[in-house]
Amino acid sequence: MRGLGKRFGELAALSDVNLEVRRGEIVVLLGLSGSGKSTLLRHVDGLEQPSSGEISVLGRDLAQLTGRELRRLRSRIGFVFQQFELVGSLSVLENVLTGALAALRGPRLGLISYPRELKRAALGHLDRVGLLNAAYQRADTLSGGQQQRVAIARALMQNPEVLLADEPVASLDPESSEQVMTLIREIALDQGLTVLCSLHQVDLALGWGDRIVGLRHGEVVLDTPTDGLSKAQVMEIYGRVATTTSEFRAISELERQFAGTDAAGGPA
Ligand SMILES: Nc1ncnc2c1ncn2[C@@H]1O[C@H](COP(=O)(O)OP(=O)(O)OP(=O)(O)O)[C@@H](O)[C@H]1O
Repeated sequence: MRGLGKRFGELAALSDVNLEVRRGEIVVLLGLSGSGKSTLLRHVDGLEQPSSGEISVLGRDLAQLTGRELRRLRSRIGFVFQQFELVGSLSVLENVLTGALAALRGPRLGLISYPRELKRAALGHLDRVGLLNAAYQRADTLSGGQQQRVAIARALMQNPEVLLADEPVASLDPESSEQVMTLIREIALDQGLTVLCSLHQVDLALGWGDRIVGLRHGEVVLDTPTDGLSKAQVMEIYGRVATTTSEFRAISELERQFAGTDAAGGPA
């Protein structure tokens, strides 16, 4: 992205964003609600058009693509959402299969309408996310963490090269969050996926991403590898992405904790 800007009327949702993500990189977009994370991810998937600047994905300048070319490019990009976006009344397997719809012609009605090799692939992806046993269950009978794993399996049906995840664990409990984030990272490393994942929790971002890009009011205020970040730097990250009183309260609390354990500020 070069000089990427997006306005919604008077509001600048993104301002002069310059970002280059290398293939295979696992990047966290960190920022509070409203900082522009979703808007940025939607630009990468070609769902929004920039008000200014340029964006290229997988070597293609999005502004130059025809509708068909954009659809083809989007089929190489998987997207996982905060609310999973499954069809609750369908089976888990059928939800996963819908990930292949872009590659098929015409609508599909029921499991029987999908080619056998796709069903085999879908079952393979369900196995990968640890939910093979739930394949024929209705999606709305699963827990939140399980539903997000189904959504990941659905994204894998596209054989994506890029995986976008928009606050994938925001509605999950800490244990399920940990499982889902670990799974995304393992799959990304296995398959050499490039990942852009938005999060609002600094501690989760630090333990998970290779690199953190911090957004505040649509501007990049931080871009740093996570490797070897010190506690002092962690606190600085909080300071940069935080804007609300409750966030600053969280910072003071953490500072107190860190002061008790490591006043010199060793590795986090
Ligand atoms: N389609 C739209 N029309 C008008 N304003 C929008 C639109 N989409 C986003 N915005 C505004 O742009 C700003 C950035 O929103 P965005 O959803 O990208 O933030 P975010 O960091 O992803 O926050 P959240 O985690 O709450 O989704 C917000 O002020 C939001 O209200």
